[in-house]
Amino acid sequence: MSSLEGGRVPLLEVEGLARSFGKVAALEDVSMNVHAGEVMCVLGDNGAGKSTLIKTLSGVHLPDRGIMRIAGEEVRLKSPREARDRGIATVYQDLAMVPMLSIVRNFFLGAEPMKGVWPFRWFDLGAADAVVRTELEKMGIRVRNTSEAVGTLSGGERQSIAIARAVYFGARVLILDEPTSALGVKQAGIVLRYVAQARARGCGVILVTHNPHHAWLIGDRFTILNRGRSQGTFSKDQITREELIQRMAGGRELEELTHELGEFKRETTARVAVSS
Ligand SMILES: Nc1ncnc2c1ncn2[C@@H]1O[C@H](COP(=O)(O)OP(=O)(O)OP(=O)(O)O)[C@@H](O)[C@H]1O
Repeated sequence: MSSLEGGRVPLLEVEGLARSFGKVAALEDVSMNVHAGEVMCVLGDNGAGKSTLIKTLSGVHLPDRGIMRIAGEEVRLKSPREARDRGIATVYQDLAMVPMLSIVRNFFLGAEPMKGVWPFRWFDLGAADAVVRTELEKMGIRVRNTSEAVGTLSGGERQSIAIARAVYFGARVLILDEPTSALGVKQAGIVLRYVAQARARGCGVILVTHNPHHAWLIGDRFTILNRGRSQGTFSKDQITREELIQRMAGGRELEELTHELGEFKRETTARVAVSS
C-alpha cells in the first residue's frame, strides 16, 4: 500500500531504504516521499547519505532493502535510463552540460530535433531555437542569445537552464543535487526562483542540500538525514529554521562545538590580556 497524504498518492516514495558499501551503511531505513507541486528538501551534513539517496532514487544504485513506488506502483529501477523514462530527472552539481556548446545545443544534447530524410538528416536549429526560447520564457529565464556558449553563463543561469531542460523533457519528479552550493546569494536566489517555477508547473521537486537557509526559503517539507538515518520529516509549520539547523548538524554535536569555540575564545582573550 502506498502512503497517502490528503488523499493524494505521492509521485515518488521510498520506504525503509537501505544501502551499504562494504561495511559502511550509507543509508539505513530511510523513508520519504514527494507529491506533485511540492518541494521536499533532503538535508544532511557531509557523509549523511545524500548522494547515495539521490543515486538510488535515480536508478544508479539498487537498494539492498526497501521499497520504491512511482505514482503508487512498486518499481525496481535498474538504470538511470529507466528512471528518466519514468519521469525522474536528476540535475547533478556538474550539470552534464558542455561548456563549449551553445545553450540550444546543450538543451537538446542527445535528443536533437532533426530535419530531412535519412541518410540526409541534420539538426533543425530553427525548430530547436524556437523551443528553447519558448521553454526558457515559460520559466521566466532570460538569456541574451541562445547561440551563446554555456561556458559564458553564470552558475545560476546554467542551473536554471538545466532545470528548464528537465521540465521540458517531461520530468514529473525533479531531483536537484546541491543546486545552490557553489553560488553566491544572488545567484542562489535566481535558482530558487526557478525551483519555485518547476513546483508551480506541477513537478515534485526533491532538493538535496546541506544548506538549511536555502532549504528553508523554498521547502514545503524537510527530511533530515544524519549518518544514513532519517531524523524525521517535518512540514514547514512543524519546525523552525533554527530547529532545522540544530537537527541537521545533530544538535548535540553543534552544542559541543559552540561550547568548545566559546572556551577557545575565552582562553585566547585571557592570553592576549596577560601579554599586553
Ligand atoms: N561508492 C562508495 N563506496 C564506498 N563508500 C561509499 C560510496 N559511496 C558513499 N560511500 C560512503 O557512504 C557514506 C555516505 O556517503 P554519501 O556520499 O551518500 O553522503 P553525502 O551526504 O552525499 O556526503 P557529501 O555531502 O560529503 O557528499 C559515506 O560514509 C561515504 O564514505
